[in-house]
Amino acid sequence: MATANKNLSDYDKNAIPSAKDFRFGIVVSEWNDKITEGLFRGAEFALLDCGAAPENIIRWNVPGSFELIYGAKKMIETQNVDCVITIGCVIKGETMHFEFVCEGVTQGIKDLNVLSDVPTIFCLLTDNTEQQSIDRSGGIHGNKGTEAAIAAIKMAFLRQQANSRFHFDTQKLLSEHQYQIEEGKKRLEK
Ligand SMILES: Nc1c(NC[C@H](O)[C@H](O)[C@H](O)CO)[nH]c(=O)[nH]c1=O
Ligand SMILES: CC(=O)[C@@H](O)COP(=O)(O)O
Repeated sequence: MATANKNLSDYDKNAIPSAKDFRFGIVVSEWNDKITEGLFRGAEFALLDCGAAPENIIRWNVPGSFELIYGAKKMIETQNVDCVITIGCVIKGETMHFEFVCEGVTQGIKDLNVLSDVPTIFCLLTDNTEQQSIDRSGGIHGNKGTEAAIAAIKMAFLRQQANSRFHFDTQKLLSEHQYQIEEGKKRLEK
């Protein structure tokens, strides 16, 4: 079992960019709220520990994990965030609903990452028992919310670097193109 080999709360601040310049959205499912509150606390603590400003952490609640998709989409559209963390806990019941919710949320969050420029972090517990959820939201295996917060900082930084390099390259290309135009004008004037 992979989680048994890596405590979800372990991180090295020296290997993580500062979060001080980033703005984070966190969308939290109210289903299994004892678990999702624990995940949120783990995420919030890690973001603050890595330098995020409290005012740069925007939290919205949604009814269940399936609504994380729409909540994250609207968070991206309206809150000028650098990264979104979606927090939910799906626990197997008697029917196939578990599989459909888990798959639906997985595909929806994946789609947001494909279609949007803002990364969305997948902090969804998909457990067979409540004890497995307890163990992963601040229990013996650590806190998946902490893991998600570290991923959010790293992805916000990656996005910033990628977009700034793109911006730099674009500006560089435009200035070179402008130089060629000017040189061509000079040749025409001779
Ligand atoms: N059973 C769980 C759910 N089910 C609710 C759905 O997520 C959704 O809110 C509903 O189908 C209405 O669209 N949600 C969880 O987050 N966790 C569960 O264990
Ligand atoms: C994931 C769910 O929706 C599930 O917990 C609901 O329970 P059941 O399958 O017994 O209806």
